[in-house]
Amino acid sequence: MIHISSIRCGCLSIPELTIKPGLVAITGPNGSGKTTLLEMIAGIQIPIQGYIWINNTEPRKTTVGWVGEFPDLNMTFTRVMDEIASPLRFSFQPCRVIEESVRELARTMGIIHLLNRPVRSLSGGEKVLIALASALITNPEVLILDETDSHLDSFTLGTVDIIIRNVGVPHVLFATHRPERVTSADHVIVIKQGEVLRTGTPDEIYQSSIKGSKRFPLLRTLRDPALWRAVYASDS
Ligand SMILES: Nc1ncnc2c1ncn2[C@@H]1O[C@H](COP(=O)(O)OP(=O)(O)OP(=O)(O)O)[C@@H](O)[C@H]1O
Repeated sequence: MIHISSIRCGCLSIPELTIKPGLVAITGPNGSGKTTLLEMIAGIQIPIQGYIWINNTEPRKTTVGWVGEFPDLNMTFTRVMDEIASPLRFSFQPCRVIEESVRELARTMGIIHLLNRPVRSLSGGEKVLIALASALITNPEVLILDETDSHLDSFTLGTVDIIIRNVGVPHVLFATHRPERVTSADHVIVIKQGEVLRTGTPDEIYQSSIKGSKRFPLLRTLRDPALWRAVYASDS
């Protein structure tokens, strides 16, 4: 469980928020504070006020995997094998253990054929899978995908979804602008102008959006981008 209490950090202000384990979509207009929230949960930013606990532990004492919008910008090594292995190498684990761990994860993710390839020769989608593998190799408690889906086709996205559902990371948080991604989550957090506008399952957010409202009479599906535009535009 992730507990957030009385947080202030940059534009963001959150009095109280509990995030249950599962797949959690964080959505909202540009500049609303999604990345700021994720960076605080990852321990990259420290709030100027309030606290965050991840299973009763501070974020910086928790293992967090992070994949950003342009993951190849953070890739350091020439060979895919070395890129995925790097988090374990930096924690000084034995070479044999590292190699076995990388191969096992690569097999699970269906990317074993890429291990000896130069990183620069990979497609954008393949680079995302390698960044995801680097994030997963440490068995994180929390996996964060910050608009990682922005440039992926639906096939690669489907692969990413299957992987993250199968690897069993307790908390997966992803920031997204894509309605079909929001609806695939267990829970949704809608942020607007630095505040949490709504939380709930996709269906709860849909129901509360259409309930008693004449503004949504034609919206019949959670996947309708117009619904999410209207949610972003609403004040409550
Ligand atoms: N290091 C920083 N210094 C000053 N302001 C910042 C910093 N980082 C973010 N901000 C501001 O905080 C606000 C929220 O930014 P954030 O990146 O969290 O939004 P976002 O919801 O992730 O946006 P987007 O969907 O465009 O990626 C923005 O107005 C941004 O300019």
